[in-house]
Amino acid sequence: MKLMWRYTLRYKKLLFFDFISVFGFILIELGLPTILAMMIDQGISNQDFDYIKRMGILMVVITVIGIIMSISLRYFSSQITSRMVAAIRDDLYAKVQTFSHTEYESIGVSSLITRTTNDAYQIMLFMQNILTAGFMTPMMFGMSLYLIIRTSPSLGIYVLGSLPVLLLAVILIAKYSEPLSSKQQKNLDNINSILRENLSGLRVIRAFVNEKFEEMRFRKVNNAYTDSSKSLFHLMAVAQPGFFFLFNVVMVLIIWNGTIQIDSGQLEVGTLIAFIEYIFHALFSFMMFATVFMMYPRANVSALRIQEVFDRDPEIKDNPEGIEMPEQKGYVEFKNVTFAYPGHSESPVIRNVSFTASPGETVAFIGSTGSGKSTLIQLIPRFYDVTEGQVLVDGEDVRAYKLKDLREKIGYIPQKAQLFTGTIAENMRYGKEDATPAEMREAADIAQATDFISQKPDGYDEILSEGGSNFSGGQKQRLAIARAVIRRPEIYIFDDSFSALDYQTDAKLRARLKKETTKSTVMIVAQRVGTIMHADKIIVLNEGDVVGIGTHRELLETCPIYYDIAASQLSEEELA
Ligand SMILES: Nc1ncnc2c1ncn2[C@@H]1O[C@H](COP(=O)(O)OP(=O)(O)OP(=O)(O)O)[C@@H](O)[C@H]1O
Repeated sequence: MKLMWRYTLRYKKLLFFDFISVFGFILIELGLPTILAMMIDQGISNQDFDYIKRMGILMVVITVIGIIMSISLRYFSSQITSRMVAAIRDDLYAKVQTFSHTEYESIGVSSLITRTTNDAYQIMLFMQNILTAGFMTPMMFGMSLYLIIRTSPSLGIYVLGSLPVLLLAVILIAKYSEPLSSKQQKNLDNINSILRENLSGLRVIRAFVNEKFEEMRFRKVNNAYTDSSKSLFHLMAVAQPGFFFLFNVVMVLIIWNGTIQIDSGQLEVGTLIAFIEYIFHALFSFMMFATVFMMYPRANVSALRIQEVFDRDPEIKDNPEGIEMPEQKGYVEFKNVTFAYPGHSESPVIRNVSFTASPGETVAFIGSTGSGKSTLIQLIPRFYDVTEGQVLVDGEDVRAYKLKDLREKIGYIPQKAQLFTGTIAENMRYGKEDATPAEMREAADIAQATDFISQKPDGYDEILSEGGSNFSGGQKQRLAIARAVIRRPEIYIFDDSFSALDYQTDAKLRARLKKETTKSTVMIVAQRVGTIMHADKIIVLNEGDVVGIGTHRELLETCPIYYDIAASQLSEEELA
């Protein structure tokens, strides 16, 4: 609730108008039956047509004002809630941007999407009700109750008697619906997660003819969601008719006793009509409030899920007081680095690794799959922080820099070329916002992308669909390389980024890169010995340990693991 009010109170002016509209609306709603009672008891009983006419006109005026008030109530409440939910989403997005891989992995990307979309929506729905019915109903109820007691205390007893029963029912329903709501949101997370996986892995599913299996998997989570929703609906389905039943019982008792009182001359007809109207407002506002109250557990679950994201402290913290960038440009040093993934401290995937890389140098990493190559290079842009030891860039610990400054030094090309919806040019400008067409052409040329770009009907304006699915794996890799090259970074990190290229393109690209990166430090992770054999320094990893450092020639003689990898890929002559 705190989160909801914190955001709602940002719009104090709108809230004030919302409040005024509520107040006006109630005055009018309760004013009409009072005037009607006066019209019947004084106008009709005394045959005073002038009085009846005046009261009639007053009722029309009041009704028109009532309509205006109810429209403005809707207007102000929807203004507040839509702005509020937009602000929550913006803040969630900004917060999620500060997360490191650890938070993404522990909360789950699908859950983050549900929290930003559906949970925020649940809050909007609830606040919309609070700002209309939630504000209005307690006031309407209080004022109706006052009018009820004032008009006829003996009949008012029935209303007062029914209240504890209603209150108990509302509390019980809210209590039972809270765990159901929490389950429902978690089930929605699961639906999103399966859906995401299925849609992005459509080709694999089809290739393995696993549509039926996936359908079952989806049906299972969908059914779980349906079951939790059904339980909630059942609860409400029992609650509403129950309330109506009680409501009608009270009404019958009042009309019954009211007619007896009219018969004995204790009550006038108009007063009973007004009285019934007050009771209708009192009980109806109570029921509306109960409905809003019953929505609270669900909104509260959503608010807690959102608050959990806001409260989450990212593992990788920026250093806003980060040091000035030193003069040196692109020196990288690992000093006794050990790293274990968060939650797996007992089994480090990098153990006591030390090496240096200097500008103009190409340092390559090779090793069997899972040996820790990608993990190791991800420590440089601080996607993760070391568990022990230090990673230094230009002589300073990477944790001493502002994250932005550190990452601006680096051109990172991930294992899976991640491109964005938009044109080729827009994707390349991701590396350098103000890149000129000449810079773009040059970067594409270095990345060996010019040929295929020029063959596209729209050239640099060719549109990439979601995830770049209308481009081949090798084309995507080259665009990802061009995106990094365009910023002319001090440190290049290629994480197995040549794997989808044919040997000829791979060789041409590396030759061009070598010429262009004479002042940069180039770090390459590769599976192919051919890709890295000309590197100045090759680091061989085996299950997180460095088992060899040297040039291709040196390692062939000194490192049996490297020799085995090379022997499995190169010819006799190349090995000799
Ligand atoms: N996010 C993660 N959480 C926990 N363990 C992880 C995570 N990512 C990787 N690992 C584990 O860390 C080890 C090293 O993985 P890494 O991706 O660095 O290997 P790699 O040498 O790059 O492999 P490949 O050549 O297959 O890409 C593996 O055992 C892997 O299972």
